[in-house]
Amino acid sequence: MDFQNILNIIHKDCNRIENHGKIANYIPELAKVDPDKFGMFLLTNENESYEIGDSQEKFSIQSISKVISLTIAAELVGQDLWKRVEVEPSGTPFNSLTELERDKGIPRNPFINAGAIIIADVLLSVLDDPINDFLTFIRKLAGDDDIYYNEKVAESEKDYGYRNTALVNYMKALGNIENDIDDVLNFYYHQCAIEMTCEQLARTFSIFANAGKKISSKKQVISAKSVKRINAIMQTCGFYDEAGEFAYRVGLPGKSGVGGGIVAVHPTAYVVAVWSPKLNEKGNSNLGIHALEDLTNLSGLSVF
Ligand SMILES: NC(=O)CC[C@H](N)C(=O)O
Repeated sequence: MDFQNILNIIHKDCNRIENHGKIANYIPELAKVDPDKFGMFLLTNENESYEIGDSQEKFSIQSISKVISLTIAAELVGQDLWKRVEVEPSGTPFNSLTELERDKGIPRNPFINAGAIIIADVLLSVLDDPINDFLTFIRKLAGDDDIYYNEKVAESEKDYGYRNTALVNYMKALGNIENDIDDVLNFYYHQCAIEMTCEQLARTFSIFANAGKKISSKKQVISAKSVKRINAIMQTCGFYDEAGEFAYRVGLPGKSGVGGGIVAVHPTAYVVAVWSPKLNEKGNSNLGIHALEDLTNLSGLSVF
């Protein structure tokens, strides 16, 4: 497969179309990013890589971090995790309050904000030094120590995180949060504020394309069974109330973040990360989805 040629075609196509998306500005620090950035990095299971545009520039991974926190929690806690959060798609936006009330404080899935806050609470209870341990785990997956928290982004989100504060308070009131709410939010805002390049993200997520083994070292990091489950949750919940549309247009499990990043995996062939900061009305990268749709159409490689 001539992936480089395909990426070059995608790059040209993405330069041509008019992008009506809007950069996330509810976290003021994110609104400072150049909206026209565009990068993509693809890594095959044969450890061959291809890239275009700003693929080596760091950006805020935001909700993409929720997949990594779930991975750690699932390994450490096992089945009991699912008493506190479900695995059903949400039909509402990622920061919805109404759905949480209907669901009696048990979030629909670990990728909406309420569910990720539950996972953050779990990690706070089971890790010795959550903020450091989380970063160490990501660096290990990426095979790269040049990955850091952006404290300004974490601080900016804390200053304006009214909705997340409402979610965590509501869940605390219903007995589904164990730790102090400020500590839970502080950890959650840090995990979201990690900055990575498209290459680092693709390498981090390579375990999900390769039955739990890192593509570069072939080391087994998590079980193939966990990968099957987490990929299923990415497929059904990775794009909030746009998960169906993403499955229809792209046809890969994946996860987006309001920093404009998307990671998607073909469970037996490749992992791809794309970054374009302007978001559609569902909070997912507008051009990112377009690029991934081109990729699966041109390569013929989706899960469907
Ligand atoms: N969809 C996202 O990337 C949202 C993450 C963001 N940190 C928030 O809590 O709102």
